[in-house]
Amino acid sequence: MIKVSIIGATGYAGAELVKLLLQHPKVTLTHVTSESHQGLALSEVYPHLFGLTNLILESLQNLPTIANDSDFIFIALPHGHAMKVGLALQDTPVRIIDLGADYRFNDTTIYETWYHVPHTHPNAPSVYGLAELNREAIKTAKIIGNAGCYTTASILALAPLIQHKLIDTNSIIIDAKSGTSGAGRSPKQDTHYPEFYDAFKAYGVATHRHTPEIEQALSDLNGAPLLINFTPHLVPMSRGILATAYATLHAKVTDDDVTKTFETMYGKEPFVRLRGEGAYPNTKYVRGSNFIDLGWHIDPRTHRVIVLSAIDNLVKGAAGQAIQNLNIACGYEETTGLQLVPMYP
Ligand SMILES: NC(=O)C1=CN([C@@H]2O[C@H](COP(=O)(O)OP(=O)(O)OC[C@H]3O[C@@H](n4cnc5c(N)ncnc54)[C@H](OP(=O)(O)O)[C@@H]3O)[C@@H](O)[C@H]2O)C=CC1
Ligand SMILES: CC(=O)N[C@@H](CCC(=O)OP(=O)(O)O)C(=O)O
Repeated sequence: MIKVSIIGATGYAGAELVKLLLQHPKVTLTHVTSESHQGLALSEVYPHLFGLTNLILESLQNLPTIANDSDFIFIALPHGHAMKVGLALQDTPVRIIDLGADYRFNDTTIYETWYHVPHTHPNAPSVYGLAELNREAIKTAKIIGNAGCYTTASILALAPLIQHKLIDTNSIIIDAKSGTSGAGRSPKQDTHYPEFYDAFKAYGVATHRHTPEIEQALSDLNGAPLLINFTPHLVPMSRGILATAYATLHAKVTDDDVTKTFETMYGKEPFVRLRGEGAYPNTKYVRGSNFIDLGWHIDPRTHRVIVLSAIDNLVKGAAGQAIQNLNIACGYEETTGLQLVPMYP
């Protein structure tokens, strides 16, 4: 058994981590933190956890004690805060999995440009936490920068096509739609019921902070920098992301070539479900699970490939992915604690 703690357990991502970690057979959850609810039982803040845990929310000021009592610390704070925790723990043996963006970038100046905050922990011993692409590095990393939600759906949709050089990398467009839990638990006008219910809108056009994260991962696979257009949308549902990625196929690339690249790259991946050519992944078929479902279509008129991917933003897009990374970092079977059948309907 290993001991793990969660910094920021009262957010949606933190609460999803609690739920999954309580069911993990090789983990004991030892500490959970919140600044605004310290001293309260976690189950008072989240009644769905009533009777399942007696943990009391502590302040982050207890970090030295928490670190002494943890092998791993998950951080589920808004961006800009995790790097303070990472710095404070740099000389301790505790390993960190950050669900936010602070440790996702190789070049912290890119983070500073898109997130508009100074990066106070450059050159950190961190790796990008997207298991399907970076498993070896995750095994021994001190800090794992868990991949983001839209980014996971987008990167995994396009990775095989880029790695196998089937598409024109100047032609990539990603259109993604998210449920409102992606915006976190704090009330905001955009996620206020009368604003989002029975409505559907784009936001962050050409400016969304997931753009450089997708570009970083796809450029690494491409072996040269590439740029994309990424447009997120808010959908009136609580969880789920559906991403639709478009790219022009190189001349002479066939349907079979496309299918083979997906099978070659993901054939043995436990959480990537290849629904196949012509399939329509749906957020409802992955809800509550760590799966990413992929389907692809080829338009013979435009010679474009259109890849559809569906994830649960709080599971494969956050807490499930973080536990997948924990399993890799601990040498456990990657599916430990994550054999989650999607909730349907
Ligand atoms: N929601 C999602 O789908 C996903 C979220 N993420 C990432 O996970 C992280 C958390 O997101 P999410 O759970 O949605 O956010 P929430 O807004 O739901 O929760 C934020 C958490 O951070 C704590 N917090 C807020 N401000 C501070 C502060 N100044 N100092 C210390 N603690 C603070 C809150 O604790 P309290 O107010 O109780 O003190 C709460 O526990 C973010 O970095 C986000 O980008 C990643 C992928 C998907
Ligand atoms: C619907 C919604 O608002 N989504 C958030 C992204 C989710 C998130 O928390 O971002 P990370 O995955 O980078 O951690 C947004 O657009 O900012």
